[in-house]
Amino acid sequence: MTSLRLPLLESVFCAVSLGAIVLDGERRIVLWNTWMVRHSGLEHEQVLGRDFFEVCPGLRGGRVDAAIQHALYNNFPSLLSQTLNKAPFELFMRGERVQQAVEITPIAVEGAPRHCLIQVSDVSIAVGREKLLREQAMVLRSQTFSDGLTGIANRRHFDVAMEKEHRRAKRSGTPLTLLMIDIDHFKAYNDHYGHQKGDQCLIQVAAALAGMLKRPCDLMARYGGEEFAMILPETDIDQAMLMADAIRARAQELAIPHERSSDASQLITVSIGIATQKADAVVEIDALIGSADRALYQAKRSGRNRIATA
Ligand SMILES: Nc1nc2c(ncn2[C@@H]2O[C@H](COP(=O)(O)OP(=O)(O)OP(=O)(O)O)[C@@H](O)[C@H]2O)c(=O)[nH]1
Repeated sequence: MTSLRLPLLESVFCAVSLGAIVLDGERRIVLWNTWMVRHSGLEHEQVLGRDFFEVCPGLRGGRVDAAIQHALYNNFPSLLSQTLNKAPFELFMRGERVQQAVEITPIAVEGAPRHCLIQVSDVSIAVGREKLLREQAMVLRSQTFSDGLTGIANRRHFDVAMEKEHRRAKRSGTPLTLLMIDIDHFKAYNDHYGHQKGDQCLIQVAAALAGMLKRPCDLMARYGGEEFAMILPETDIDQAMLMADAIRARAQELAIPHERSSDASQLITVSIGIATQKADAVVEIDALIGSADRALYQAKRSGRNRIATA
């Protein structure tokens, strides 16, 4: 029975679908199972009896090395986290490197120095699933913060960014500008050209104006229907006027025909309201938005295609 048991154990050892290696006290390879042969390309006779680090030189001095020492000399088991040690062994499956979880366990051997067992499990599927979940989470996050029609930041994103920039301006004692930008006579545009053309117009204007922003802290958001909001941190009123002027010109440059516009050019135009919080006079966010809104209303009342300040 005992004589049968050893070959049986060896067959089991070779049949398991994970990598199994046994090292003796001198770190020589005593066992190297079939799974390891299959995925490393190294046959039993190429590895048995050889120093482990001659066979796997890339592992010398790393975490696997330290874990082997712990097992052999301190009788201490280790589980190498797959996040920190993505794929220490050079193992491949269908041309792809196998993602691995590695466990190193000390083994007491009667009449001989302690051995250790290295188990390598394939966690590629779990890693792939995790990657997919992370990517999906990123897509969902970006959808939560972007406007479905124009692809620029949505109102929720605007609210979050506004809070952040308002806090930053207060902390750093820098000015903060908010522009409210509204397409002129857009109801007439929709009525004349149809809702689909209206959508295209919104997409075109949003892309052109958002493309004018150069700094990562600047944000252009769709605030509502045909109204956009631009947050410009560290921007004083003079710089804000220059920006607003460039935006007004850019909208006209798009040369989107608008026959029903009362403007002489009969092109799509925008009106802009500016509110700037001075470095030394912090106001509440609602008050800043209210000021920009009132300025926008003023720009509309005084003829549209123009800029007004709060
Ligand atoms: N096509 C399209 N139209 C939209 C969308 N959101 C809002 N609108 C339209 O935008 C128009 C806004 O009209 P008003 O608020 O009356 O303003 P206006 O006609 O632009 O007039 P002024 O702002 O005073 O120049 C409405 O007709 C809305 O239906 C959208 O996503 N797509």
